[in-house]
Formats: sequence, structure tokens, C-alpha cells
Amino acid sequence: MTPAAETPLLHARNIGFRYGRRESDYRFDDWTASFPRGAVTALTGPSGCGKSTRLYLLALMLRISSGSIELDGERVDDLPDGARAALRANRFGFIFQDAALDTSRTVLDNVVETALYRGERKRDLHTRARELLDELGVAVPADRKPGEVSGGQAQRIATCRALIGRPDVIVADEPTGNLDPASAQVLLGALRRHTDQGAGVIIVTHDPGVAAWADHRIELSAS
Ligand SMILES: Nc1ncnc2c1ncn2[C@@H]1O[C@H](COP(=O)(O)OP(=O)(O)OP(=O)(O)O)[C@@H](O)[C@H]1O
Repeated sequence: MTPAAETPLLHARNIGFRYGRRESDYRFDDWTASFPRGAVTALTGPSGCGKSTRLYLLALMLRISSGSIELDGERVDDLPDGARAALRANRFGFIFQDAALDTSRTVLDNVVETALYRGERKRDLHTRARELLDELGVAVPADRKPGEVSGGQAQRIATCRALIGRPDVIVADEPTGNLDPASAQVLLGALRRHTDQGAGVIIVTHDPGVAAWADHRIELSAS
């Protein structure tokens, strides 16, 4: 069934979460937020207020303890682990703060790996990976290992990896944190082209310029 036009791409409904049982462990209750298609939403707020935690919950990497998460109007938080993993692989792209590349594989392999698992053709993926690396200005040989690239290049390689499967949702944790202003603009431009094609992007950022550039902002307060 096609979701109604007004159905958000991703919706967190009254969600709660806690890292542990101790009084000092970070927790929150009753958080509601909507993330539309075709738009960039920035999650902002002071360090430690729970931005990354919410990103991981929205991307089904952690389990909420109350409430629900809906993707295109369908509840997804309560699915078994395997189904959640399949959704993560097929519907989400990830850009982590530390790029999180596999240092034992080449740049090209890092970019195509997740999409290969989905059964896409290797030759097509390699062509698209090279186009994306070019678009993101990653001027290193594609057979180089991630240990041999700069932090900023690693971040842009991770962005290519997130984009290659054309996921419905990209979650990005400080994607421009390691980048000079010109490279940050290139990365944001690539994300913008992705939302122009109907996807949703959720960015955690401390950068007021990136927050202002986003279509929507959700500001969290200190916990
Ligand atoms: N794996 C974990 N186990 C226990 N506590 C955690 C874990 N990860 C984060 N926390 C705690 O949860 C709180 C929220 O962390 P989170 O990383 O979500 O904040 P943030 O707003 O993204 O911070 P920053 O802007 O500094 O990256 C912090 O108090 C942090 O110490």
C-alpha cells in the first residue's frame, strides 16, 4: 500500500529509552518527532543531550523501551532482530561521526559492500561508486585502504557508502565535523540531491550553518 502523502517517512511516537538501570544512566521519556520525505531535518542541542542516541534509535540500531517508531506509517520498532537488520540494510544509509570504514578493505569495497549484500550487480555498483567518489571529490585511488586516507576523505567515502544504495533515509552523525568548508558544501550538496529524489535525511550537527541549511530543525535541550 502506498502511504498517504501526509504520512511522515519516519515518526517517533512518545518514545522512551534508557542505557541502564542506574539513576545516573542517561534516559529520556515521551519524545515525539516526525521526519518527512524530501527534506533534511537537523537534530541540534548541547553535547550529551542525546542527539546520537536518538539517531541510533530512529535507525533501529538500538531498541526503544516505550512508544513506537513508524517507517512510512508502518510500525517497525517491534520487529524481530532479523527484520530490523533487513530494514537497516535496505532502507537506511549511515554516516557515522568517525566514518567507521573497514580498514582491511579498499575504498571501493567499502563503498559498495552494503549494496552488494542486497544483490545488486558488482559492475554497476563499481561504476556508481566511482561516480560518487568523483562527485564527493575523493581524489584517492579506489584501491587504497581507508587507513591511508585523511579523516575528511574517510567522511566523504562513508557518505558515498551511504548514498550508493539510494536509501529512503540517511542518518548522519556530524557528517561535516571533519571537513573543511568547501568539502562540507560538496557533502551537503550530495545529501540535498538525495532529498530532491524523495529521500529523508536526518543530520545531527553542532554547526549552526548546517542547522540553518536544513529544511527543519529539532532542538533538544540539555538532559
Ligand atoms: N553506550 C552508552 N552507554 C551508556 N551511556 C551512553 C552510551 N552512549 C552515550 N551514553 C550517554 O548518553 C548521553 C547522551 O549521549 P549522546 O551521544 O546521545 O549525546 P549527543 O547529544 O549526541 O552528544 P555529543 O553532541 O557530545 O555527540 C550522554 O550522557 C552519554 O554519556
